[in-house]
Amino acid sequence: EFPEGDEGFHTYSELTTLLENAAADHPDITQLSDVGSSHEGRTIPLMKISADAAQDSDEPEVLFTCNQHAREHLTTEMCLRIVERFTDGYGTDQTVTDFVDSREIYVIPTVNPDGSEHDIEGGQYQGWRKNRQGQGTDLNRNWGYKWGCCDGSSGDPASDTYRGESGFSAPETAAVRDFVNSRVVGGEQQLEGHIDFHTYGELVLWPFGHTTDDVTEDMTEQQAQRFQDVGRELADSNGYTPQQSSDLYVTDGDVNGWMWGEHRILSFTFEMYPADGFGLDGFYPDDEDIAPETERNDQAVDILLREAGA
Ligand SMILES: CC(C)C[C@H](NS(N)(=O)=O)C(=O)O
Ligand SMILES: [Zn+2]
Repeated sequence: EFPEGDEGFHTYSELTTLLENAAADHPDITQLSDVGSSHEGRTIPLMKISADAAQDSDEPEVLFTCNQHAREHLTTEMCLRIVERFTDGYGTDQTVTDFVDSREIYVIPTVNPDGSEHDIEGGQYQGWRKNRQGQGTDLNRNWGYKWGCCDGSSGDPASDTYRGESGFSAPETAAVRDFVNSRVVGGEQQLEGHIDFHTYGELVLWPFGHTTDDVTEDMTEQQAQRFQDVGRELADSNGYTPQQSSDLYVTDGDVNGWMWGEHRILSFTFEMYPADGFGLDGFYPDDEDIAPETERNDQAVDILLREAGA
């Protein structure tokens, strides 16, 4: 359970119930399924939001992933905000209605349910980051693009940035990989945009993380320019700071690298509220901060949905 005073955050069972209720309340525009299970056997839910959700329409697709890192609970609330806004707002909010009618929106509110549940064990925050395999794998170092290439992760199982024993050795990253791979239809990846939500630091980050080069064998100058242009527009909308991921620090095996490197999906990381300088406390904002700090990204979500159709 969450500590007293932080009941506004959703536990795994509470988020599961919220998703089931949203699907029941909006059967035509939602499809609730899963991408697989975690190491400890928890289902990793996948919510699809789109008009005629049961059909695979020929519309641009977008993915939002949250809670790769266990203690970053505000990100789970960010994904639940997207679910609620695009279901409850359908038919009344014109922007929401237009996107639900013209896009296929996929939301994974927790990629790391085991870690997230461990972090709140006994109603005390554990400061936990990784999954619960052995001493834990840092899921955001376990993706199979440039895995362990560039001193952007650790090979020490005790480290908080332990990359795992191989790319996708964690069942959680493997499950999301399998879902994204399954969206290659007729040889073409249907997903065009992705945001992976993290806390904290109030940053908009784009690939690559494994190198400080803007241009690589997998990123042309024009593509790098587009990331910068869209990244800056996203950051203008929420007041975060835009930068290439490696400008923060070098990472390898991160999700953005794989989404772009493997599938050319316009993939960003958002580091949410608070800004910086709070140490471990920065991962545990008050639940009064949930509404303002998730709604703060509504416009950015719309920008990404727009870009997916560009
Ligand atoms: C996406 C990278 C560059 C930043 C991220 N920071 S976090 N959310 O772990 O503090 C991470 O280290 O995975
Ligand atoms: Zn994180």
